[in-house]
Amino acid sequence: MKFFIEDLPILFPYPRIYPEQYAYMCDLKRTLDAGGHCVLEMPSGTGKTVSLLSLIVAYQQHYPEHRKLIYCSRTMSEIEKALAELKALMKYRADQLGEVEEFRGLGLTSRKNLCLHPSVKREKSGSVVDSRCRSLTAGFVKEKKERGEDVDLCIYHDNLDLLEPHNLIPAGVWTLDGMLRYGEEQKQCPYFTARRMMPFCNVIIYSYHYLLDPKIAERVSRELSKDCIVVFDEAHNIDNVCIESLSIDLTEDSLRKAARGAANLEREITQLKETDADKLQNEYAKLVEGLREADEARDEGAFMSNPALPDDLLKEAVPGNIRRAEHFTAFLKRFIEYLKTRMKVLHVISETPPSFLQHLKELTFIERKPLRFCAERLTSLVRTLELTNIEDYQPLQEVATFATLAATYDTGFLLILEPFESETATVPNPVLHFTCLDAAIAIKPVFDRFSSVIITSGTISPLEMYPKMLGFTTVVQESYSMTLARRSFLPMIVTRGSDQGTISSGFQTRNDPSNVRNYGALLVEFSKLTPDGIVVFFPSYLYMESIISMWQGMGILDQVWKSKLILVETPDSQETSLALETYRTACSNGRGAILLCVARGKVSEGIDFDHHYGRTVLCIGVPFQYTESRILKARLEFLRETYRIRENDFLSFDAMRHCAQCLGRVLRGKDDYGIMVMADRRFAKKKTQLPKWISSALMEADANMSVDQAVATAKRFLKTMSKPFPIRMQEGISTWSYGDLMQHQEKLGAERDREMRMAGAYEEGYEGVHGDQVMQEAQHAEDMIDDDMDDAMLGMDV
Ligand SMILES: Nc1ncnc2c1ncn2[C@@H]1O[C@H](COP(=O)(O)OP(=O)(O)OP(=O)(O)O)[C@@H](O)[C@H]1O
Ligand code: SF4
Repeated sequence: MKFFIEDLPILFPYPRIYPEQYAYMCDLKRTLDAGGHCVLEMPSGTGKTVSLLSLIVAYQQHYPEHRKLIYCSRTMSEIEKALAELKALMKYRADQLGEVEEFRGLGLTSRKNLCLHPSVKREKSGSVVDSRCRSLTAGFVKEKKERGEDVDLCIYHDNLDLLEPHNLIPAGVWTLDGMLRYGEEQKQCPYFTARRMMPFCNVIIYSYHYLLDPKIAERVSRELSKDCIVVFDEAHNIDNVCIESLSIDLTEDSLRKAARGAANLEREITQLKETDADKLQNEYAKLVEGLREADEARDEGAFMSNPALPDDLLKEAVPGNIRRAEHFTAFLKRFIEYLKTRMKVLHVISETPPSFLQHLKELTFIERKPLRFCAERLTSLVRTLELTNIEDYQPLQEVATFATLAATYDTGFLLILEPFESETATVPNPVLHFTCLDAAIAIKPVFDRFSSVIITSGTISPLEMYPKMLGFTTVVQESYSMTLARRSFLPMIVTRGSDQGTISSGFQTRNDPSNVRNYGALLVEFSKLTPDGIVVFFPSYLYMESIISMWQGMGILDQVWKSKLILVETPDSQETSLALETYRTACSNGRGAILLCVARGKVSEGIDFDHHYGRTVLCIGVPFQYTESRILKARLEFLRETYRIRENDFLSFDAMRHCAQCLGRVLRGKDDYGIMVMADRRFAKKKTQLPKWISSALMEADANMSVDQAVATAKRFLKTMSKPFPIRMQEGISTWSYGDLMQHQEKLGAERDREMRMAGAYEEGYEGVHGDQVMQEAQHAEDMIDDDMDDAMLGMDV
């Protein structure tokens, strides 16, 4: 379909468009025109990705600026899906335009996913793949080879150097799979092909971390220009990604490994002194010039990077006491020893970075300034020593990053030392959490640098929470409802059992037998009435385990078993994928199945249960976070004091966004249907926090039901759904043909004209009366005042 939004010609790769897609695209254009940021919530399964891509690609191709699109998503499968949609879109554009546009779209993911080297790709851990890759590709290894030494190189990497640097792969859109195939054919590395081609791409699709984790962003995304359009898709968890990227946990074991790493470094330094002391001397000279200079020699595969050093600091000379390699390792060792002694404390400590630094200085005389340079200084040293077994130095890198962060930020971070794993544990197992409390820190460079950042998801309500938490302003903030020709999903809140006893996963009542039995009855009834698949979400693994064992004792699982197979999500991802596979098979062959899983788990975030794979989703309890966690408590306090977000508001916002994610799993398109049950009395008060597309479909009568009422309503709903519903019934309502769209635009245009005419008439009228009528009115007002005065005077005793 081809249409215009204002002056912009759009090519949309489907013959019909959904009304919400059109509204979404209009708002996107408005944001890009204004050069600002936006938060957009689009119902799940209504083609958000294709709307985004169609509008932005049209924008790129139409306007002379050709702004690059950086599209960030969460998982590899989502990246692959977006690349496939982009490929289909570009094919459609070529068919319509009669020519293939000069266009490049690439995806980037970790080496682990893109490596082709026969032995490296077999490694299971990502950091081992990174490290082994570096040992085969680093500049110094190549130099050794040139000198005739016997070292291994990666042929897939070497072959890239034989190609034109700006044309490593033909133009077009390449899915990750396509890149792997092309790489295998041409014997070239897909990972480095994508990395090196980034400056020449119109669209880059990669994971959030490449922009949000300063350790990676600095390396991968440094050269992206200011006018890039940045999209964070599935952004409902973006604050957590920001926080995780700057938080570090240190344990006794990791400190031991870090100390071993420092000792190894010392040994390497001594060896290098004997064989090639000039290298160390050169490094020293460069560090006097500042880190930026030392940094120039960085190759694209370098493993460590400075977490978040301000630019001006990079130009400064590295402090004298860590400039010499052996001084630096001694410095690191002293710091690690200090951390080890702190770990010996047997009570919980919670302190700010300045207080930590103060204590550190008193005991060890270590100053703040050299600490700030630690991470970068370590990178420089590792490069000088030409180390290849990088994964061995990972714990040391963590300590260095921790040192840099603690010495850089006074606020927004907290150190929490927990000596015991749980309240009841007696054997110490200390963890030092260096926790970031302020999500805005990691994302600030993105907002500062790029003119348009689009935050979007299917569940991002309440919209105003994100600008507040992440510290940015928006030009558009919008939540769209789902246009439907018939009510194809049924949200319900169940607050009571059939015995009228309230149900809740609240801490005090969650294990009451009557509560558990009522939840069990709900599951039994829905397993009987739902065709094919049911997905059940619990607030936590702990609660899921306890309720399952109680159900087992009550004979509830035996009843469920009669209608459906029961499968369970576990923290082990391989077990879970096996359970998922079996679940899908059972749904497809008609046996039907129930998948018991947890909100915030893998299933709730990334797995779609479209059509028969998910006809009912049950949320057993409100998925609140574990509020006794010290880290969470600290973050809540920070949010209250810094952003004026109250604890309860944040907790319930967080619980409801996860609940909405779970509910959205079963509705994956306009031709899909499903039942969404929120089973907890507390949902009745929280319904306003659901995304607009769910809350507007929740009828008042369905917002406070007992189990048997819910069962009756669900049966009625399923009966309606079983009636045939020809696609043409949706036309003009939930899908628009070109004609419908034109009608809509005309109507909008007419409305706008009328508004403008009215505004014009008002202005004209205002101009017209200005001369005499306004003067008359002013005169009249003055007269009134005079009259009042006269009246007042009259009333006075003169
Ligand atoms: N106008 C349309 N007509 C027909 N199919 C469409 C249309 N728009 C999108 N689709 C298809 O609907 C499916 C759902 O789209 P998509 O997965 O992009 O939705 P989404 O809103 O991004 O979902 P999510 O909740 O995963 O973000 C896709 O297969 C897409 O190709
Ligand atoms: S260069 Fe590419 S193919 Fe070679 S080891 Fe590294 S990631 Fe693997």
